[in-house]
Amino acid sequence: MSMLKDPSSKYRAFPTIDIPDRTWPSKTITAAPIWCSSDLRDGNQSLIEPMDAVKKLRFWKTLVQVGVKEIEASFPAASQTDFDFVRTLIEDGHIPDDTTIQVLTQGREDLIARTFESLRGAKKAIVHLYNATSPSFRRIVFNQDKDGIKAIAVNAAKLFVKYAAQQPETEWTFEYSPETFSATELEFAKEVCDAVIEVWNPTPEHKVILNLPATVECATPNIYADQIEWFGRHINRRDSVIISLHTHNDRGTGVAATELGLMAGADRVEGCLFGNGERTGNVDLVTVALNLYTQGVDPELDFSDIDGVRKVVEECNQIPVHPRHPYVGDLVHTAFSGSHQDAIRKGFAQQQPDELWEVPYLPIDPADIGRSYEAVIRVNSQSGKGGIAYLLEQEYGINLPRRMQIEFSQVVQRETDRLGLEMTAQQIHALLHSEYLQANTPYALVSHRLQEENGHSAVEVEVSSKGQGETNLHWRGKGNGALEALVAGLPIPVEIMDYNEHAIGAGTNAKAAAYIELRVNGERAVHGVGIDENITTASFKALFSALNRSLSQPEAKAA
Ligand SMILES: CC(=O)SCCNC(=O)CCNC(=O)[C@H](O)C(C)(C)COP(=O)(O)OP(=O)(O)OC[C@H]1O[C@@H](n2cnc3c(N)ncnc32)[C@H](O)[C@@H]1OP(=O)(O)O
Ligand SMILES: CC(C)C(=O)C(=O)O
Repeated sequence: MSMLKDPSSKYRAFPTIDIPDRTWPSKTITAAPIWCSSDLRDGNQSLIEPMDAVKKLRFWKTLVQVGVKEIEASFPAASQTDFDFVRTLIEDGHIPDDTTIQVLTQGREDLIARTFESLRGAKKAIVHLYNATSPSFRRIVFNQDKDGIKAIAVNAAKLFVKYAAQQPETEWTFEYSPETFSATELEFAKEVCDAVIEVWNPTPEHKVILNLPATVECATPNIYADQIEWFGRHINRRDSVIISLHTHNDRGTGVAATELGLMAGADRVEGCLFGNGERTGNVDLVTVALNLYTQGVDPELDFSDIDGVRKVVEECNQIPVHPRHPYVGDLVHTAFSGSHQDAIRKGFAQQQPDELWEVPYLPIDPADIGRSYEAVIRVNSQSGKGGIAYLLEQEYGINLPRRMQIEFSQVVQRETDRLGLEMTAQQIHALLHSEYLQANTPYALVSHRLQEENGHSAVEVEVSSKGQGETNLHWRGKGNGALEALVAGLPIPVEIMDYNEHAIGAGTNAKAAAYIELRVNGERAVHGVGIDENITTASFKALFSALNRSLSQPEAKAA
């Protein structure tokens, strides 16, 4: 418990950046950035149990499959596992020609030497140097002034040149991160970066990467965007520099900061799949990529089997992806609430395959990321008729008429309230059966005979009555059509309010479904359903279903 009256007085607002002619707010992102996955380094270092070699290789292969072309594979000087993993990738030929391995090191010579050693024999590699530059890190961690911090970077940069020269068979790219960039005075960040690139001497043909981390996210994303725009305008040799973003999610705005940073002119994004990483995680590369996709920009990463990617990531990280995680969470292509279900069902019905995606509540077509429509709609006590109707239609070919949807949704609602659980399509179908298709008391239809002549029908039905013991009754009636004849033969006054029928399936397995809305004894109209190979039988069953349901309801008068 804080001793301060107002604990918020421990903190202060992040200062704004003086850049009144900022251009990023009116920019849009029109092309995919260079992607770099830091899962096997930043992600891995944050795990309770870091990945072993088998998991790392599985993860690496997944990243390659997804199409990430720059992959930070390890911090080779940190551990034998990390060092050996780099060796395995190189010696066993796991690095495709279009993919570049990246590794990270501090600016200490022993670590740099070991880092270059790990890369011996690589065709090409990115070696990534970092040291923190912000005032608090200068004071707390390094106990150095600005010159001391710059000297760490410059000396290490020189060592990079020296060790790289000893392995000329490799095509080297150098990357420098002023760690804690977003908390560093912009002029000083530029000063250190300018000094580093002075040593590395990049050209437009052979650029260096300057990676500008929000190591700890400490301001709103617009501030980060201002910092990136300012940096891009002021850094020396901009045409020889790739500006890279590396955001974390401490304030929950890593994706926003990255997107605004791209609008502010950055070329490259480092992050982790589904946002793994220290504390609240690195920026989620998948979300940034699929956000581009939903804006009509090809992200150049393949998430067409997003669940397959998630499985690998979850098993390697041993951290589950949250069910509400953008795009990939178990629940994100699911609608429980009634009005959402209704809108989604209508959207699917109207969506044309080659037209712009417009299904309400679904920012992306689930099929584009390997998800199926069946999982889209789920039913619980918040659900309405739309979702129920959709599931019956998709799973069982049962197309409930609109008014019956309303009635049946109340039946489902009672059941979900009773269970307190979600209902599957199978359970809903079983409920439809027990409520409508097994509604055979007090009168069960045993058989019927139908004669039709000149548009006139004569019907005789045999009915088993459970009213006073089990007796078999015979009812006869005539009318213009089978149903009218049956109604005429009933000893109870009924009125058909609505009737619908359709086929379920096709060919020899096809069945007929009939739906009737019936008013019995002048009471409230209720629905009945009949399903049979024969359409007349289906319609008779539907009528008996409605009759029995009406007579079984407390307010209905006995016949
Ligand atoms: C934001 C990030 O994610 S940065 C990456 C962080 N990742 C990791 O640290 C994971 C791997 N790291 C490790 O396993 C270890 O830190 C090692 C093996 C690299 C080094 O371990 P150690 O030698 O015990 O040193 P440690 O990391 O504690 O650093 C302590 C010293 O390095 C200095 N140092 C820290 N960072 C840097 C740097 N980037 N460049 C140069 N020196 C540095 C510190 O000032 C400190 O110096 P001091 O001992 O004189 O006070
Ligand atoms: C090493 C740097 C890029 C880092 O991981 C960070 O600042 O978060």
